[in-house]
Amino acid sequence: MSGFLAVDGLRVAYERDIEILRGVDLGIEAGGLAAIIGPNGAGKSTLLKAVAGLAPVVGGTTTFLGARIDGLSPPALRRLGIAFVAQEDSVFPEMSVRENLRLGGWVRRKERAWLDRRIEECAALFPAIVPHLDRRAGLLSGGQRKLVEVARGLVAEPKLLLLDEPTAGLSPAMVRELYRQLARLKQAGISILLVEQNVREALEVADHVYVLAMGLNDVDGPAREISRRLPEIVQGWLGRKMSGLVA
Ligand SMILES: Nc1ncnc2c1ncn2[C@@H]1O[C@H](COP(=O)(O)OP(=O)(O)OP(=O)(O)O)[C@@H](O)[C@H]1O
Repeated sequence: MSGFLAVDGLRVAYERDIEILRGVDLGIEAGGLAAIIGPNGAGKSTLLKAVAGLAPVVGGTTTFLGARIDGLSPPALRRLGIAFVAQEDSVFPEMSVRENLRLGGWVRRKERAWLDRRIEECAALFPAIVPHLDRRAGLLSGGQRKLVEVARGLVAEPKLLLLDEPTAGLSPAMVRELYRQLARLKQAGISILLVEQNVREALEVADHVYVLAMGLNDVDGPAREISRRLPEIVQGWLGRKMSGLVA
């Protein structure tokens, strides 16, 4: 497995004796972009949350840059350079967009001049939010708020960005804007692990794709290969659904 991020045999249970992830493996190289796809309820969000320190891990190991990180708190993970953008709307509506972005740089809050500059830089990645920097975030559309959340995740200069269904609810134009930026971030050396329902878009931007089903690895491989095999893979999900194995 990779020396950058390696997940081995990960098991998660929200309730005793009910394992949602039942031994999942995943690796991502420095500067890589990996996508996790799979049917509803497969455990995709749970996998991302577990890496972000937000799900109850009951087994397996996760290493980041060679050190064990399973069991670390979300703030400790942020300090190591792991940013997580949740699927749920997490913008503070009463605060301005700028203040929301400032929260993303909390770990470096004492470097005021740097942080002011960094906020402008991250906002500039998403031109749709620049005119709104000093408006209340609650006044923005759902799509604009999602871009604010991604920008906020980038403020502290993470090494690894975890994105949970970032395109859910976005207009086609915003999906394109987001994916254009993800491709640029990848070129700039940021590693990205994302969960996507928007399978076609994910396959275009990812270099490696993990397919999860029922809390286990189904298949994984280079995006081009998964793209070619997609009809057969989806057929497999449908087959399991028909036989009552998938929710
Ligand atoms: N906090 C929680 N407590 C208990 N069960 C949970 C919790 N979060 C998720 N689950 C359950 O874990 C399973 C996997 O959920 P998860 O959200 O990880 O799947 P997913 O593959 O991301 O699905 P979707 O594509 O529908 O978002 C589901 O059966 C879900 O009901």
